[in-house]
Amino acid sequence: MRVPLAPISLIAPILPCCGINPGLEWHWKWRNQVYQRFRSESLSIIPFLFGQPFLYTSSIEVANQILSSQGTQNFKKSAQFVTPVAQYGSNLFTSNGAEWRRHRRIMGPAFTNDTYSMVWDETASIYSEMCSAEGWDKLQTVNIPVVNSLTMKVALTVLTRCAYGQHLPWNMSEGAIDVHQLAEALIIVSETFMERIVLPSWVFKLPISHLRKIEAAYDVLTRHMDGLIQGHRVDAVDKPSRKYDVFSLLLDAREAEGKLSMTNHEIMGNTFFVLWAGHETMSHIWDATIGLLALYEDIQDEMYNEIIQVVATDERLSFKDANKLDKILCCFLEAGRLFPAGYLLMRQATTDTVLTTYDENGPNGSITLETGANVCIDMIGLHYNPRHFPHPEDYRPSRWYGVPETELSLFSLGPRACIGRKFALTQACCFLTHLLRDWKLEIILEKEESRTQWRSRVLDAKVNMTFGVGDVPVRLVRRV
Ligand code: HEM
Repeated sequence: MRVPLAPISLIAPILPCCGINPGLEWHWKWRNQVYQRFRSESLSIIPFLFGQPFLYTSSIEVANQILSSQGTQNFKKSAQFVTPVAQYGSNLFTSNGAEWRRHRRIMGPAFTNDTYSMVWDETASIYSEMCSAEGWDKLQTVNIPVVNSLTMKVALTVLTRCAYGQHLPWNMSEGAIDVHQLAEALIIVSETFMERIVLPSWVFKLPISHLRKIEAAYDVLTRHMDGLIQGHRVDAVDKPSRKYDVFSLLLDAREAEGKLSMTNHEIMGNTFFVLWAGHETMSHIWDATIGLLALYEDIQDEMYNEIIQVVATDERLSFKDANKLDKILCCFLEAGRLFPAGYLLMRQATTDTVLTTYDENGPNGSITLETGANVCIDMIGLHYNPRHFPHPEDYRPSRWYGVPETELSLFSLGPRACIGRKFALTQACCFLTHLLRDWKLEIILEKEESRTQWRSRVLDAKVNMTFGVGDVPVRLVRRV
């Protein structure tokens, strides 16, 4: 494809997606035609005015060659393309080679079964806090105009409790930190990464409301992260036993020396990245899952039956039940396939490399990349590739029955796959199980709207730094 502006550049994404400017939206808008049009599962987009060429692939075999252990030696994350998420400091996501191994070694021990058990318990407790604080306990039917603001709050509260050891209450009037304000700040920061990088810092002090809003969001976030560090110092004296959440390990690394040490800048970088990536991805996929289950009642009924076979309606659900609730998890994975939150995996060749391409009959050719060439795994293209996922537009959780955790493409593959995968799956399973056991989910239709029209209207995606559905309106009807 030859275009004036590279899709991954400063200007193209803010202009509308059209034939001469794919922007970032082409991944979503052209998902069912672009690779077919070029008769290839990998295509290059070459800009002739501005930006850099990229090779995009929707093939899982090509993705595997880039993401495997061998691939990670031939491909790195280019500093230029990870700058937006390195503003607070370099971190696990932005680093390469020995630096990446050091970050992973420091943070890895926080992702254990004990943590996942805590994630389950905290998610269950946040669910019940939410039901009573929102007044649902006394209601038979609840209309939720925008489920997204609730899922965002659930994800952020679980994350702060389990990764940062900070007990944020659901009801913000009880706590010193306003969860809602923090969530808003994270959204603004995430949507304005580019402005922050391109414009000089004094510009944000000008009396222009949009710029002041960005400055205020950065300020809230910086104060929150400073507060975490200060609070942790006090807590470390009061509760020396609490040691193994991500944040405690990061702060321990500040005191350590050699291979297990981290600078203040890196601690801020990791604190920010986990806070941002760990809640936004979750909440986007919950929104899609809730919308899809409300839409497809037969699938929802199947899930409800699975739940009540595992645990009676009035019994407490425990972490031990998680591995008996496979189908629920598959509903989340399938929603994540249709709306993969981390939708661009960008890499740069560190050496001349040949990638083998495939079709339904096996290897069918090769692509030669020179050192410095940019590649991007198009996670939307890959998850809508009919060779990998027949009838890709259909919502079919059963595709994921029995697929091993290491093959869940949603979280990327190989050594750099998501470190928070099990953390995410545990809270997804716990939250959805509680919700579906207590409530039947229904869509809220507009006047004379069909279910198909509802899907096109509501389950359309927004493309930004992450990717997810827009506002999802649903109704909860009490089951028992
Ligand atoms: C459903 C939710 C999630 C999805 C879909 C998701 C997806 C991903 C993907 C695709 C990557 C690889 C990116 C790349 O290589 O370019 C990644 C990396 C990462 N994720 Fe997640 N993630 C989720 C939840 C979480 C959570 C809950 C946490 C933290 C508690 C987390 C922390 C990270 C970190 C730190 C990395 C960088 C890992 C590395 O480079 O070694 N993620 N995630």
